[in-house]
Amino acid sequence: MENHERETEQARVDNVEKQIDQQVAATTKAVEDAHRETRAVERNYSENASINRYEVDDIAESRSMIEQQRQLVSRAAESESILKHQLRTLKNLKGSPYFGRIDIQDPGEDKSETLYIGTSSLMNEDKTDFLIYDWRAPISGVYYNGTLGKVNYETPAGMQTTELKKKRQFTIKDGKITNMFDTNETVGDEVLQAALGKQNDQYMHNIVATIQKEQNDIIRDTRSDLLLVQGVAGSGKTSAILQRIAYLLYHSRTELNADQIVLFSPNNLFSHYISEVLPSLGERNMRQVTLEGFIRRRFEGLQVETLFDRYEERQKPENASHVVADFIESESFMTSIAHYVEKMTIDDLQFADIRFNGQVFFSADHVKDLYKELPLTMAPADKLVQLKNKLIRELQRRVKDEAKKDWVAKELDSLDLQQLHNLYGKKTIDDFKDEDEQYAYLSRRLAKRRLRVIADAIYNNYFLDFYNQYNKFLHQVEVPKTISQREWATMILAFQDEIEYHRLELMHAAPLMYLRDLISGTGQNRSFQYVFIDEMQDYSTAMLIYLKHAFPQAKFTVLGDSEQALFKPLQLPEELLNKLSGVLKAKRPNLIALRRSYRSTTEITNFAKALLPDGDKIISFTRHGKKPRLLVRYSDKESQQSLLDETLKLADEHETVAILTKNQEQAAGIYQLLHRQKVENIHLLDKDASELPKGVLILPIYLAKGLEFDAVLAADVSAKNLTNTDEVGMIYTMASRAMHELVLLSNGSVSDAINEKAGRLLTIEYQLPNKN
Ligand SMILES: Nc1ncnc2c1ncn2[C@@H]1O[C@H](COP(=O)(O)OP(=O)(O)OP(=O)(O)O)[C@@H](O)[C@H]1O
Repeated sequence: MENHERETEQARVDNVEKQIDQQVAATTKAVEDAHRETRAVERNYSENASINRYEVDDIAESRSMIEQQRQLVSRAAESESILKHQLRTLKNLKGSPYFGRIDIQDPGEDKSETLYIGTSSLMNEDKTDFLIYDWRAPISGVYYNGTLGKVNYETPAGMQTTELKKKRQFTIKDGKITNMFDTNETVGDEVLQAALGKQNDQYMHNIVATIQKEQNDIIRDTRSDLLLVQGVAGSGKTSAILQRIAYLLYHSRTELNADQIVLFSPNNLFSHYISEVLPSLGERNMRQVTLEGFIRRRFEGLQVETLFDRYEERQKPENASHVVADFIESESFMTSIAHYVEKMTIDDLQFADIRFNGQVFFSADHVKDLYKELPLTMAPADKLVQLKNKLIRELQRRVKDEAKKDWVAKELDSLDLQQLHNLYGKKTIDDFKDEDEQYAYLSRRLAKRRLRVIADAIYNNYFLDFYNQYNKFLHQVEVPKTISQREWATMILAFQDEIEYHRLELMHAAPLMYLRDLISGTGQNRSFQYVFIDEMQDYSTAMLIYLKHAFPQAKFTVLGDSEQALFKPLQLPEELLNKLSGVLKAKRPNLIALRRSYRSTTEITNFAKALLPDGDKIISFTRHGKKPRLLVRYSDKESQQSLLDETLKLADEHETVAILTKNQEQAAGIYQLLHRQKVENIHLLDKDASELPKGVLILPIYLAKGLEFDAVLAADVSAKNLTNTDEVGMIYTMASRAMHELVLLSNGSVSDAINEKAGRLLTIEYQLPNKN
């Protein structure tokens, strides 16, 4: 490109940078002024509010004044927060204000127009011209989607056509153009290469400067109520959905806020890893929850098996068969639950005693009798509301009786002065006629306080025994022929046993929550508009059905890579879409497949794809690096020595090195080994870890899902270690976490999962045991 073009572009960058500086200065001042203003109205408000409370007689008038003041405070706070947001956006632009330029000519116009695209829009000072267009603006779609010539783009007013005459890409660092060229592609590989060649960071970066065409389709899809993204490892699924959230927030500013979006992420480490992407785009983070956290909140007091526990359990040979679990997690099982609840009569309902101080307070039979008094025709959920009302009224009546009991008298005697003072509430001693009246008052108040637990129990439906109800259901559900009666009975016994110990196997979680919600008419949250599920291959069908039930108004975006399914058979994307459309009741489903893998070097991706029977469909991105190495050792000692040597070597060259193992126990063993050898900066991560430090991280593969590291050392890919049938998925997932370098270690003969084709893509080094 001609030099003067570059100079012209640099001059423009300089000008925009100057504008940003000016606007930063002006906005900083405005923020300070606004802050002062907020403080002043707040002060005024609190003074007025307190004066009015004590001195002004005309309460109505004082209330309306306070209300006015309160509104002033909230308006002032809001303007301050808008200004702060503007300031953050301006600061984000500083140094690298834009990354793209398009020249377009609309039909009927005789001159083309030049637009620059960046992470947010910027206007000139007098607000007459856009210096930068936000990457999410309708016209910016042309930059990502269009090749030169006639192009269409969507606007709120419908499809528009224009002619794309030029597309130019920039890399701008610290206000200087370091790279710039014209291209006809979506985004030139050169810029992408530079972005991908960097060392790994503790946080994921936004990819707006280099979004690829298929990723753009995911980001800008506003029509589908179910968007299924099936993408190979490292294809940018996670990146695409985060930019999608930013896009949705921008386009539905008035109807959608970040609190109405929830992302189910695979683990806490992942939540931390992605937490900076939205803020870097000037947006607030959506809500994030792990499946474990979601379930935990719904089963208080019960320890529910986690996905991680389950991975570990399933590695044991005695747990090789999953037919029972597969049935319990199937669509038909959930349908049976719905039918069961529909047909349920009062005699089927399992009531439970509500106890207080070790004694029955409301007996199950009594609750059942109250329930029976309700009209037969009333809907079950309404009946429950009525029943609760009855119980609460009865509770209120019984407070008086309880107040006369010994336990109240005893407790009253033991209260200290402060506690007694609290118990008086607004009253003082002077308010009582005599001591008896005072005592009766305090007893009632105390009894009422203590009996609040009963009110909570009523509110939380503790008078229904859902575990017993589910148990009953298990006894009468029709079981497929592939499961023997004995197997089924063993499972039921195991369920009962676990409940005794306040534990629950993960497979029962979705059916139980569903059963409970359907009977009690609770558990649904209608305020969520979007649900995103990452690593969907880890979710059972039953769980997805439950999530649809729990978020009935939400549109679903579901991401997965069936190749990375640990412990699950592969499924064709189209089959999956069909199945999911039914399960999630989708009317406008859409499937987008991502086949290009960006994360790893060509050498690593080529190896990883060779592991898979249908790996040919994966396209590796051209970014070269070292050939992956396989080190085969035939003794524990040699193997441990190599682990140590390789760790030190990798740690020397890279900022983050992950040693990936099959399970937590192995990770802990390796940590001990390296620790004894005084290797510095090593971190053992478990399922409670929530931060990703730099250095050498040792973790089981299921915790590394969704993450990436500069270098990966797979600790043991021997046949002896990987005995399960799904070892291909495991090695594939391990390999595809590595960005720049991959080393596989095998203690003994190598697992068959590394087939001949994959083997040819490795540098293999054998070392026979040292006889000395
Ligand atoms: N268009 C892009 N521009 C720049 N970097 C990209 C792009 N797409 C993906 N990447 C990078 O590739 C890596 C993998 O992306 P991401 O983690 O989103 O993939 P994924 O499909 O979710 O992977 P996995 O399923 O293996 O966890 C990340 O470092 C991401 O920043």
